[in-house]
Amino acid sequence: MAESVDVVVLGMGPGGEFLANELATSGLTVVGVESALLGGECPYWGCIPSKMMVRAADALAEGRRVPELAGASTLAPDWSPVARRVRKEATDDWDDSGAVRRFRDTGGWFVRGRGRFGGPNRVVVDGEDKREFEARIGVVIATGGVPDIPPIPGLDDTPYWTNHEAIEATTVPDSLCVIGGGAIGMELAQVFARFGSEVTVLEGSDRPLSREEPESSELLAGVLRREGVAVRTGTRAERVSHDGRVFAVTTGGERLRAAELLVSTGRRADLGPLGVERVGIDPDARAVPVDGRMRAAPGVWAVGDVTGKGAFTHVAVYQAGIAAADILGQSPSEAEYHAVPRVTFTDPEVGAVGMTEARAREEARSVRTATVRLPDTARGFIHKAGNDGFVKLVADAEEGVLLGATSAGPSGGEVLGALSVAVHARVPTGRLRSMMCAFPTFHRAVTAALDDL
Ligand SMILES: Cc1cc2nc3c(=O)[nH]c(=O)nc-3n(C[C@H](O)[C@H](O)[C@H](O)COP(=O)(O)OP(=O)(O)OC[C@H]3O[C@@H](n4cnc5c(N)ncnc54)[C@H](O)[C@@H]3O)c2cc1C
Ligand SMILES: NC(=O)c1ccc[n+]([C@@H]2O[C@H](COP(=O)([O-])OP(=O)(O)OC[C@H]3O[C@@H](n4cnc5c(N)ncnc54)[C@H](O)[C@@H]3O)[C@@H](O)[C@H]2O)c1
Repeated sequence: MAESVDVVVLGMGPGGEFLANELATSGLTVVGVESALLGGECPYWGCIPSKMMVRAADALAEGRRVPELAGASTLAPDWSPVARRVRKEATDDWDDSGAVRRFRDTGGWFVRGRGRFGGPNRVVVDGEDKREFEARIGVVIATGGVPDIPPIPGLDDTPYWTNHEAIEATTVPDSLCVIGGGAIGMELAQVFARFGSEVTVLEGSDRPLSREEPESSELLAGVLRREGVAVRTGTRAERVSHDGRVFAVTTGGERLRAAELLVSTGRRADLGPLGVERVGIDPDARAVPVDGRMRAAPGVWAVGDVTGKGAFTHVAVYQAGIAAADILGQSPSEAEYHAVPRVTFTDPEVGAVGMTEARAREEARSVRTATVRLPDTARGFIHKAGNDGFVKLVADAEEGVLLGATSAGPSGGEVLGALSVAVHARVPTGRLRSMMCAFPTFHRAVTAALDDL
């Protein structure tokens, strides 16, 4: 017998959790269904623990910069405080009871198990007990994604790492091979290398961070190589094996050996097990198509990574806010994606917002760009060690607005804030040029780039 509720949320990652909390707080009867941990990837195996690792690795890098700036330094890198912090402060040893309690305190019903559509407005949960819900208002798909593992011969028979095992690592491997030089691969490659691992990155395309500006790829590949990471581009693993102790990765006739192998080749939605065909959604689609209010089908909304609009926590939470307002009948503004910000938290951080130059040119806009290198600015000169970076602006010359921007460098993600405002609000570049930027800050490079435009 189906239990009657207002809304069922499938998947309680950042998108589902935010949405379910909003609805429950507003007085709706909401069921949050989660097969793993309430909170999803971000707090347990993603953003938060990985950025704690980055923070620790950056502290080591700053220590190594002391001789160039402030005398001598002796470092003894130790992973145990990092592993401890990931357990104690980030994940509570992968225990979500606090998050479950907070959700229940809002009046939400939490059900642990794997949910699927039993039909329109109907959800079946396979958990400890099988439960069935009839949703009076509708169902929200917020199931995120799964690692998109390439079909490399031999790989499935090995104990390779995804982000889960990398985040759970209690020791630093002597050597690490990373397949995929995207955000996960580049952040974690630098982290483990700074803690002493011998790291090789195999990136299939001709540059790492291939969705960002080529200048960002070049900068990051250069910095990582300088730090001793072997960044190989246009390189794919042809075969992988594991002899019980080490991995062997065959690429271009060569056999690389590594103590651990991290596969970070992207993530994809996994719609098949959700029974979405029962509500008219293609189970083989790469993402759930949504309109501006996150509606995917009558009585069905989708938010977060599963929508394919940018696999970032801030996108998931932004969409969840819109879907919640729509479900509550508040007529929200439609979602906009012209100014999606993203930051790869390497050192230098690579922040970007809106379109890349290539994307803008594809749209046949009258594109003008300007780039300023941080070492050529006053703040970069002062900063000296670790000052790699640049600001790049992509403008529509006819409309006189910025279409996109990149801010790479120390605190590149923070400098991005001003550029995000400019792209989001379509601030005229003439007006931006009349803005004062404090001297000597990194964000003053924006003024110099605007002058160049
Ligand atoms: C290593 C790493 C670092 C990252 N760093 C950042 C960062 O710095 N900044 C940033 O913005 N983003 C970052 N991300 C991306 C971010 O984690 C995701 O964009 C975000 O978690 C997406 O939220 P979501 O709610 O869409 O999905 P998820 O967080 O994936 O949550 C979906 C939940 O649904 C559950 N689920 C799936 N199917 C079912 C089912 N059938 N029934 C019940 N439950 C189900 C899953 O168990 C999961 O808990 C990072 C990701 C990784 C892997
Ligand atoms: N700082 C952040 O915001 C952050 C950090 C980590 C992850 N994330 C999110 O998580 C998602 C997943 O991260 P990711 O790094 O796994 O994916 P990604 O899509 O960012 O990068 C995957 C990389 O793997 C490469 N690749 C694919 N198949 C390959 C193969 N067979 N051999 C070699 N290279 C191959 C791709 O060319 C690409 O460069 C990202 O889309 C990102 O949005 C965000």
